[in-house]
Amino acid sequence: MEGNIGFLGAGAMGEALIRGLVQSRQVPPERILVYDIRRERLQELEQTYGLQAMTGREELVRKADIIILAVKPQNVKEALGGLQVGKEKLVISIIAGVTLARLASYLGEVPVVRVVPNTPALVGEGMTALAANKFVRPEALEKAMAIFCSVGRVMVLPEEQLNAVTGLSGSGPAYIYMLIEALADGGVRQGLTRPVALELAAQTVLGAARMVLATGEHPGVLKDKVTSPAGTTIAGLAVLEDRGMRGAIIRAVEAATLRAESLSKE
Ligand SMILES: NC(=O)C1=CN([C@@H]2O[C@H](COP(=O)(O)OP(=O)(O)OC[C@H]3O[C@@H](n4cnc5c(N)ncnc54)[C@H](OP(=O)(O)O)[C@@H]3O)[C@@H](O)[C@H]2O)C=CC1
Ligand SMILES: O=C(O)[C@@H]1CCC=N1
Repeated sequence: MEGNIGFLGAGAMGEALIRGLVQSRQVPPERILVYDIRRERLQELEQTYGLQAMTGREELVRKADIIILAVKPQNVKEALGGLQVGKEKLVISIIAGVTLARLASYLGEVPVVRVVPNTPALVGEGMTALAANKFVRPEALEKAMAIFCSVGRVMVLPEEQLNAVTGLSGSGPAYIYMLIEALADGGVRQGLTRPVALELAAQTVLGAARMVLATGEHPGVLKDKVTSPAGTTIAGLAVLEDRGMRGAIIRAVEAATLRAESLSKE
């Protein structure tokens, strides 16, 4: 990948992308530039990855060809207010809920791609959806896609769908960690040691996800193949139906999507 990639803000998600990019070997660390308001954070990232720490957002914007906005939605105004970004640059925003229109109100008529990544990018298993504004040329969209392809899967979607994506795959890893933790607790409750229970739980989630993606079969069909008549699985599934697992997850995605919508207005 050509050019310098700059991160404005580098917390949990910024670092997941940085680590994923460095590990993918698509971008040498010296071409990753970072500015974060927290000095100690910058030093930590510089030491860990050998990237270049910037003295301020102006230096970052001057030296980077692609600028990834990775501050919290609540910090958008202070991070972008009065910032001059040339039309030859490509801006990529990972800020949840913040629309292309709102970004344009700070940045003007520059190419911006709005992206919803997730933290498994850190291990090359990210899921990213993106939407571009009208100033993004096809080659620039390709570049944005290449960045996120190097850390996982990518899809281009209409911007109106990105809040729902945030509620599903953006926040989704947290739901799944909770599921893994609960599965492991269940195993511990039945007498397994914690490390054994955690490994069983995590590999089971990974295996099930791989089955869905690799076979293309409906998850209901795959579920039926696990479920023997009068067997163990149906005994477990009946409890999950009783306790409303599906409804709880549907409502979780709904609540997170609504929260993404409201973040744009903060
Ligand atoms: N975490 C995730 O899984 C995902 C996050 N996102 C989005 O990514 C963005 C970053 O999230 P996340 O990494 O979790 O958040 P973090 O709070 O971990 O990271 C943001 C970083 O930006 C710093 N910062 C704040 N203001 C400024 C500023 N004006 N200039 C430069 N740096 C600044 C923060 O410092 P300080 O802590 O002092 O404020 C912090 O170090 C958010 O907008 C979020 O919605 C999207 C998808 C998934
Ligand atoms: O919790 C959040 O707001 C961010 C956006 C998606 C995942 N983390």
